Amino acid sequence: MSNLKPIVTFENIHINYDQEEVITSLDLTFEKGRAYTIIGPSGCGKTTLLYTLAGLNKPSKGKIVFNSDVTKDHIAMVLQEYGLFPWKTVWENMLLGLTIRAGRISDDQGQSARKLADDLGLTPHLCKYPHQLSGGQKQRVAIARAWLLSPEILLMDEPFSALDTITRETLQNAILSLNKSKALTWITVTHNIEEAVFLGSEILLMSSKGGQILNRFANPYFGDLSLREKPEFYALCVEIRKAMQEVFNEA
Ligand SMILES: Nc1ncnc2c1ncn2[C@@H]1O[C@H](COP(=O)(O)OP(=O)(O)OP(=O)(O)O)[C@@H](O)[C@H]1O
Repeated sequence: MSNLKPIVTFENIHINYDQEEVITSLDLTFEKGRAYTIIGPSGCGKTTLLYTLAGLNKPSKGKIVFNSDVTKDHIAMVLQEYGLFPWKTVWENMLLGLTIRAGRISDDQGQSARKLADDLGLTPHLCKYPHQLSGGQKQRVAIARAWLLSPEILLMDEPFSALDTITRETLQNAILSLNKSKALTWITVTHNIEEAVFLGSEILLMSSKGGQILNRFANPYFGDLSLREKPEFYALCVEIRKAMQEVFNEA
């Protein structure tokens, strides 16, 4: 039994698009400080779940209950398409969330932003515009922007899907290291089983219909940067792949 506190709970959530009910009566609790990854067949409702948590989708029924010291303002999201403004530099894009929130940034925030840019390898690119960046660099700017808001909950939708394996793994390592400095709750949607295992202390497998959580896999090795080279990593990936195969077979 976990002794972590719930940070947000879905209670009997139903979500419709037009006439179609994508999520039916979902009860789900996310605990503070955990890293969740969500996997499942294409179209099963992963993004819908994330958007609903961010307040971008309204449930047709049920409610979302936040822990008393958390509100929607404590949630930051990294979007699939990065969401960068093309007319702003990397530095300005990084600071955008903070600037919108407070009008200006403090010296401390400026310093943290420079340190973060360094950690994410963005320092040489700060004066560039998004069209001058690679996909991986854009993704890092989007992550930095979300991170600088000091969210309690960080949502990431397919954050590294467009990247080659090595760039993806470098960024996964960077974000895992960042998380060690501040244990926030993060929820990542991914299609990639290896990514789900590397980035999740708990991996949630969604059903192909109805948006239910069919399986929850605990990852006791979470946080180990050398995990990819270990047999335990491979074994957990195989276990999840088998469970996913069953979901596909039933669809
Ligand atoms: N704005 C919308 N209007 C109507 N239907 C939608 C809308 N957004 C999503 N859907 C439908 O809801 C279902 C779930 O979509 P969602 O994007 O949440 O799935 P997903 O699991 O994230 O898919 P993928 O893995 O392919 O990104 C799909 O059948 C999709 O077609």
